[in-house]
Amino acid sequence: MQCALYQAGVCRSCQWLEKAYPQQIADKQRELEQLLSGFAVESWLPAQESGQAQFRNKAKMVVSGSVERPVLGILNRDGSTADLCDCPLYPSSFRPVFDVLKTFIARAGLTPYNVARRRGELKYLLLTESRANGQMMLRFVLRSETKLTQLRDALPWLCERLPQLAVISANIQPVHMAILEGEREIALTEQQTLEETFNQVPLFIRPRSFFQTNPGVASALYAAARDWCRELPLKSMWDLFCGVGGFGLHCATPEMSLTGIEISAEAIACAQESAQRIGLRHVRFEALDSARFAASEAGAPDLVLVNPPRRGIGSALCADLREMAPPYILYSSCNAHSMAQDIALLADYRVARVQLFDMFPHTAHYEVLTLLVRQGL
Ligand SMILES: C[S@@+](CC[C@H](N)C(=O)[O-])C[C@H]1O[C@@H](n2cnc3c(N)ncnc32)[C@H](O)[C@@H]1O
Ligand code: SF4
Repeated sequence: MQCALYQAGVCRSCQWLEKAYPQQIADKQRELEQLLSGFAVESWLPAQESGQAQFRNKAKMVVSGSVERPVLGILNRDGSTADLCDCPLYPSSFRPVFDVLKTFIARAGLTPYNVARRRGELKYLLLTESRANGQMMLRFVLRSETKLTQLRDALPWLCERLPQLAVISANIQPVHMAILEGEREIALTEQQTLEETFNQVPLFIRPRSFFQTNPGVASALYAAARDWCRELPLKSMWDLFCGVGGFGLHCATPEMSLTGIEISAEAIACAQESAQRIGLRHVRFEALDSARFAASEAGAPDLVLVNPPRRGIGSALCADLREMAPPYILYSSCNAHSMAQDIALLADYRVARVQLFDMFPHTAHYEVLTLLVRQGL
């Protein structure tokens, strides 16, 4: 893929951009095979490739420059900034939205936050698009509530020009840099949920819930998990680190019982909405810590699906899973290093099937789905 911003040295975020795409896949596959070389993997499925451009559904733009001429893009370590509105990873529908937003920032007087001087109000713009219906969610990350009235007063102008902005909110992030968003989210539109559909399964996105950023590959990942589950004799499953419920909602049949556990209450609300829409009856989604939940449960389901953050599931949850001994564990990971460490702790399981999903093209990162089966089954 060609990126003029990369070639001009403006953005180097995609470290593997100069590597041909088939080579990227081969290198990721080789690393994954090396990381799992200590286990007897029974079946390797071919890697699921991604579209090479326009595959993202989300932009996280640092806002810099001046109120009259805002820059939407990145802030480099040396303090310089770069406009990334033409980043080829975004769908073509994003560029016209960025253009209107630049004018809006000036009209509403939302002074970009200046990191060096610690002054200004607007830190980031977060834009997410539903591939199913083209609706978008826009979040303004502000240093404080100082400009909130100005923002509200100017919004009708924005909504008239960009009716696709179905969900708008302001996030208050008073901390200097470091973290992207704060605890306080202020709704600016009545609608606060974006509807997405993967493989005919309705999914919902709210401002503070995690959602996969590569919808094409995420759909393929959920579909693979569903297909693998259909081959197994399952009556019950847990979906740990479930986010908005994508895995569990794909894998559970109406007859099965599904328990989804996730730390974010916003994401759990999305998962509950989906379950209701689909008409699943034996479902429980709860906002809890996954390890604490597992430690407090007496019995294990037929299958435990885990999809943790980069750190993996950790030794405490591994120890609990080992003790509970569910027949099957389906592990979806965005960090094969931590997944390999966790699998080493799950010594009573054999590695039945592994597949790489190229969720993050042009970088060294990837997702991997692994089916573990209890020894003796
Ligand atoms: C990689 S995301 C996966 C989300 C979801 N499975 C999906 O497919 O979109 C990891 C999720 O784990 C959640 N999480 C982080 N720490 C957690 C914890 N201790 N207990 C439960 N969920 C946690 C995050 O909020 C995030 O939604
Ligand atoms: S993030 Fe976008 S602009 Fe930056 S190198 Fe990658 S494709 Fe180019």
